[in-house]
Amino acid sequence: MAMAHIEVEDVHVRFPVLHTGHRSLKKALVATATGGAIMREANAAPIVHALSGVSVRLEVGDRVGLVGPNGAGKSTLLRVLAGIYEPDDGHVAVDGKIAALLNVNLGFNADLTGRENLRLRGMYMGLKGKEIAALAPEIADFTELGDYLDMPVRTYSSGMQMRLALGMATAVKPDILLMDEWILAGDAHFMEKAKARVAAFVRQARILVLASHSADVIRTWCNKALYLSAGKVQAFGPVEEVLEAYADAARAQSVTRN
Ligand SMILES: Nc1ncnc2c1ncn2[C@@H]1O[C@H](COP(=O)(O)OP(=O)(O)OP(=O)(O)O)[C@@H](O)[C@H]1O
Repeated sequence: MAMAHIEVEDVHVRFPVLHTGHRSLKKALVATATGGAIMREANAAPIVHALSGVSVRLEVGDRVGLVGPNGAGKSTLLRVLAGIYEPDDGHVAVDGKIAALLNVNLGFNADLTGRENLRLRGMYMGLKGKEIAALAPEIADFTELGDYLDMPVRTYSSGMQMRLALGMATAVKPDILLMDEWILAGDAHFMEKAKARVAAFVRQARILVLASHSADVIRTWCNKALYLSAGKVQAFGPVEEVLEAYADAARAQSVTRN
C-alpha cells in the first residue's frame, strides 16, 4: 500500500501589504487584535507574518482539524500544503496524491469548460488521458451539471463550481485530502445526495487536514487537532485536549478584554 506523509519544518509565510496609502493602513492593521503578527520597518510596507515557524509531521491515519481565530493562518497552511504557496523559509515535504478542496476559486480556469477543467485537474493529479476519460461519465452524473459541463466555468454559480470540484476530487481517491469546512455545507438537495459519497471519500483519505471554526465538525471528522494562533502552533494532539486549550485561550482573552 502507498505510504503517505506530510512533513512541515519551520515554515514561514509573509505577505507584504502593498497599498498606495499604506501609512494609514499600517496603523489600522497594527490596531487589529487578531491575525498574523504585523511587522513594521521604517518607510517600508507592513508585512503580515501569516505563518511563523510552523513545524508538524502527519502520518497515515492522521485526521487533523485546524482550529484557531480569524487570521490565525489556517488557510495559509492549507495552501502551503497544497503547493499553492511556497514557504518564504522552511521546508514542506508531501508524499502521496493530494486533493485540495479549498475555497480559492477551487483552482479552476474560468475560461475553460467544466470538462476541460476536469481534464486539466486530472493531469495535474498525475492521471493519464484514458483514466480521466473513464472517470468522466461518473463525474458528469454525480455533478448533475448536464450541458453546463460544456460551458466555461465563469458561467457557473459557486454551488455549481463546488459540485464540479467535489465530483472530481471524490472520483480520484486521493491519499491526502485538504479541505475547508465550507465544502461540508452545500445546498441541501445536493449534499443529501453527496453525503454518503463525501463521507466515504473523507474516510478513505489516508491523511485529512480540515480547517474549521466548528468544534462539532472537528469532532465528527478528525482524530487530532492543531491549534494555530498568530501563525504559530499553540497545540497539536488529540481533539478534545486541543479544543480545550483553544477554548481556555479564548476565555483568557475575553477576560483580559473585559
Ligand atoms: N494574500 C494575502 N495578502 C496579505 N495578507 C494575507 C493574505 N492571505 C492571508 N493574509 C493574512 O495572513 C494571516 C493569516 O490568514 P489566513 O487566511 O491563513 O487565516 P485563517 O486562520 O484561515 O483565518 P479565517 O479563520 O478568518 O479564515 C491574516 O493576518 C491575513 O490577513
